[in-house]
Amino acid sequence: MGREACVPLFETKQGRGRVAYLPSVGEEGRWAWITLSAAELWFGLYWVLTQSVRWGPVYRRTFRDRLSERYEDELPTVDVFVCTADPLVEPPSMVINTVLSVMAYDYPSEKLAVYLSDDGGSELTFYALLEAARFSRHWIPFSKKHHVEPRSPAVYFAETAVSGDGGDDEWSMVKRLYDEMENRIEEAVKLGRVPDEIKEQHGGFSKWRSGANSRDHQSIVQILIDGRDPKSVDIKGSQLPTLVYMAREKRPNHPHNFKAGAMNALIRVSSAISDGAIILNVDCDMYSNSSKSVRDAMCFFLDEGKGHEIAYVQFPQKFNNVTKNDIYGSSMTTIHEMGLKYGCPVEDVITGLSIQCRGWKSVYYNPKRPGFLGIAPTTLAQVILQHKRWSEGDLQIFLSRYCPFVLGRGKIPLGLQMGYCIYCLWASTSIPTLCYLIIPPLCLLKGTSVFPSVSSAWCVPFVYAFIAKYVYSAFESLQGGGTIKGWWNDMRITLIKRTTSYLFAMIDTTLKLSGIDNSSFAITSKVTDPEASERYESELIEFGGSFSPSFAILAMLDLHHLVCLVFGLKRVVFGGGVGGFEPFLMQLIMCGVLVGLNMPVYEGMFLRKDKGAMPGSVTLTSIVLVMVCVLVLY
Ligand SMILES: O=c1ccn([C@@H]2O[C@H](COP(=O)(O)OP(=O)(O)O[C@H]3O[C@H](CO)[C@@H](O)[C@H](O)[C@H]3O)[C@@H](O)[C@H]2O)c(=O)[nH]1
Ligand SMILES: [Mn+2]
Repeated sequence: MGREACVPLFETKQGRGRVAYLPSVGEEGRWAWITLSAAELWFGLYWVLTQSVRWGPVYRRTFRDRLSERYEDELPTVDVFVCTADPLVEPPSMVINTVLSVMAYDYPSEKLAVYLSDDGGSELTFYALLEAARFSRHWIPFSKKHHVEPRSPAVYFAETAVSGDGGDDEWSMVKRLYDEMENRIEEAVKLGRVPDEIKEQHGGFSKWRSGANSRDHQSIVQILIDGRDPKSVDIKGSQLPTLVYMAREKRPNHPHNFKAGAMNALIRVSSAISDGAIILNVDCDMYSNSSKSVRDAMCFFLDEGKGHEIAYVQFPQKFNNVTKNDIYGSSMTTIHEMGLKYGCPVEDVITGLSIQCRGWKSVYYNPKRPGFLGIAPTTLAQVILQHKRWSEGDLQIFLSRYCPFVLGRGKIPLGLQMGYCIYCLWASTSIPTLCYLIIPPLCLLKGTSVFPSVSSAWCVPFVYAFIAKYVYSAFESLQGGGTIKGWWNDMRITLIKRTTSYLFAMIDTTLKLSGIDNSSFAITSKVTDPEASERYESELIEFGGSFSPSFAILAMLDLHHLVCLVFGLKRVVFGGGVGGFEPFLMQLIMCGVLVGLNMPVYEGMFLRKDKGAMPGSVTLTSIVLVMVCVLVLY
């Protein structure tokens, strides 16, 4: 017998179950194994956190008739704060629709005061508010008499015009007034300034000194309607609510703390004018969709049993421009609270938490008819930017002394602490997600198996976790009124957010901690050009524009999946190789699902010709970089 006889006649190779087998030092796949296991551990822990908001859902109902029976004459005074910051991305005509919708609340006018904070310090916004003050004399009596819903004139007229309500004389008259007003405002916006002949009619414009701009101006406070004055009445002779314009002082070298700063300035100003017992805050795009929302909130505050401990009532953030299958996943049921803590781009979250930690209770109220409707971002770049701000702010909270687990310890229930941390840890999901999106496809390309073979019992936990998670999330999405396609879109946008917004949030937070970067607040645009709007309506993802690092990451990742799937399949089908097909099946399926999920991105890169397609520079860069990686590794 020759020496060959010593070569074994069979080989034993252990399947790579995550728990079962760690490749030894120097063996191929050891780092992949360690990284993926760490990522899985992290996903597992995060999953536990997310269970906190599923433990004991509550449903609340209000009894407004009882409120009126017991308290109609002693209803508390309410100050409504509306914030706006930039007339270019937050059109004044939109802002005044929000203002008009809250001025027309089904609530005693003498107990209602509306304040508009204009961080843009823009005479255009001031002018629009002047127009709104005049129009409110018609709009408020009209909407109360006809029980109009919603009380945003733009939305109401758009909705009733289709249903053929147009015959009514009064309706046509008020609509004409509205249209004329909207035209005048839009003319001025187009012009970029208020025409002189209009300025001459109101002394208020004299407060705008030459040289003042949105970052550098003195404070301006003007009472447009003084509810304390018996002469402030509508065309039917009924009292009007107070209406105030405010632009707080801003100086370039003085931090103004964004919306939180505006809200605190509003508190100081309002306390000197109407000093309402209750404050209602809405963003300038969040019109009131139900005229009863204030009364609903009062049912909680005035409740004899529990009212004394309730600090705030929160309505869910809903949008009136979400398409059927919600391509950007806007309808997430985030619970944002209102507030006024400084030094954080998510002042709402940090203030809500602080209030609760001082022993107050809050109420989340989600009525059938949404209380408020806003405008969700309509381009991918906007979505990414907004989520970067949120996840970055939330991570800052987690890393500060406001960390829910620290501040909340012993003060708020563990479930609530965990609930806050779901958001606080959004940003940190980016790293494990990236590992999971890069490593298994890459290993497939290289012929390294990272999941157990499908013939091994170790694959059961993986398959179970995968199926259980996604079937459940599909079920949740359907239950929340969504579609299966919406769920599929949501999975895509989740991955996009995690690999772009959250990643940049992580990076920027790290820079901030080392003192390199400064906090900022990128305002979400509420305007889209008509062509892009059309694409949004037809649920095409809007990539368009110039080169963006986020899009480059997205394109590279998705191209990576495609390349790995193609070459991986080739290897498995033609390569034969040790172990055959089965050890790679899970990696193949994963790659396949990712490629399926990424379809709209490939379309944007290679097929679409419209302006919303992926910028050529992004496509090119990603092709080059991915090819280089493949050549090096394959
Ligand atoms: O310097 C600023 C910046 C923003 N705003 C206003 O803040 C509001 C929210 O800004 P937006 O760009 O629309 O951000 P969103 O991400 O849509 O807002 C959500 O997230 C914010 C925290 O990041 C919360 O303040 C908001 O209530 C919540 O709706 C708007 O009315 C702005 O006009 C200011 O008043 N001053
Ligand atoms: Mn907004």
